[in-house]
Amino acid sequence: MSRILIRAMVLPMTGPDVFYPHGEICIENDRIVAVGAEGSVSENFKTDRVFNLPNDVVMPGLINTHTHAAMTLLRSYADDLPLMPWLNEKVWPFEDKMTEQDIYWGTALAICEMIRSGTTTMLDMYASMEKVAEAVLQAGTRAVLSRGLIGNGPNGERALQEAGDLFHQYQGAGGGRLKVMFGPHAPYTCSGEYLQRVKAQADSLGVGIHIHVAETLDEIKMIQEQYGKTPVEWLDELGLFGGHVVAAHCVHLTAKDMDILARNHVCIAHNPESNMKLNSGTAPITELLDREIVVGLGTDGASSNNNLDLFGEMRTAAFQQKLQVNSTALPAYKVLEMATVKGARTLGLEDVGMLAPGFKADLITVDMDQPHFYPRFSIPAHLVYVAHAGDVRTVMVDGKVIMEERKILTLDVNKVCQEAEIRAKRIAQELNG
Ligand SMILES: CSC[C@H]1O[C@@H](n2cnc3c(O)ncnc32)[C@H](O)[C@@H]1O
Ligand SMILES: [Zn+2]
Repeated sequence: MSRILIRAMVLPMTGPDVFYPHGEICIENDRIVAVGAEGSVSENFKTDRVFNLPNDVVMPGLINTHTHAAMTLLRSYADDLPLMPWLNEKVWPFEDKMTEQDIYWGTALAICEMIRSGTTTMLDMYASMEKVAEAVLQAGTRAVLSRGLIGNGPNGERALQEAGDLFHQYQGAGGGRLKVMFGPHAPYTCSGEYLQRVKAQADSLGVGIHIHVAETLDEIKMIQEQYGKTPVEWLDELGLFGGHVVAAHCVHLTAKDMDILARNHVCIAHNPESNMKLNSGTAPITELLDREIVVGLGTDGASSNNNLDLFGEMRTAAFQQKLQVNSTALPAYKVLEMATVKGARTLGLEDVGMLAPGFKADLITVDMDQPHFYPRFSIPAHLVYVAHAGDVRTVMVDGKVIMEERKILTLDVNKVCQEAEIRAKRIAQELNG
């Protein structure tokens, strides 16, 4: 039995008006048992450990709703290209050379970066997902794992088999820290027939679908030429949306598309930095939110971003909508919701994303005793418009401290960086001499 008390400023993300400038959180094993003003809930709480952090904000751990973790090995390898040439000419040839061990170390590197920037949960899509699972289990973080499925190639059948194997081996593993979804890559890399088989298998296992949708104008053109519809209309006609679906990107949507997404309760993973860097476009986030569509925040892979820092992503998400719509669009608290409570809903996780009794103790503390956080007019505004990865002091997942005073306790960061460097350079050498 572990009993931890944290005294800090508490931003529980249970509502825009809830904030405890002097607050406390009681944690028993993996769950939060009480949250309130200091002294109001801890009176009879026997503790093993107390964190006294009066100048830190404690908030839910951030949730990255769309990434390809092992793509850290491609960071700053393939820049300044639009999506299709980037994938075809640079990314896919590199990925063809990646071994299972490369994927393990690339993922471990991603998780180190995520922990150091306050991310406790990710939704990942890649190959060799059992290696991703291994890294997540060692790191002590939480993840939803989706085997990426490219149906229009030689490996479509084997990948679908692996998606099922992944479910049987890892659904609920790590005391529930791992969950599984199916990851058909995109409507332009999977036929309609293949997508329907993926959906049938996902349904038979009771898991959701994670897919790239309407990311670029090239995609819109390809799908229009092939099927005479938008990608969203096409996926709807195939029946892909009748269950839990995370649609990544959704940049180019018609009003009809947005209505289809709303009617089917499709959740969106918004990746503003990747969308900017690949010149994909600006997703209509305010219009999606007006339709009460659940939108989470993602970084995409480190090759199209080029980091996995959700603090930076929150700032970009807000500024991009303000530039595109007007300055009142996407205020700070709404962005924080996307990175926490709405992120959890996007992933179908019911007990993370908020600091409330009964929820998992997945939380971070942010050191606010630094020049860039004074004066303290608005904590949500500081977290979205000012904070950066380096401000995160503590990370806890499932009630276990995995980073303390910025030291990751579960992975050997130096070893991970060295392995990633050697492996990425080996692949680049094989490809380019
Ligand atoms: C089959 S595993 C996943 C696959 O997706 C590729 N990928 C990374 N970023 C994007 C993106 O923004 N759009 C489409 N596909 C992307 C990744 O390189 C893997 O091959
Ligand atoms: Zn992606």
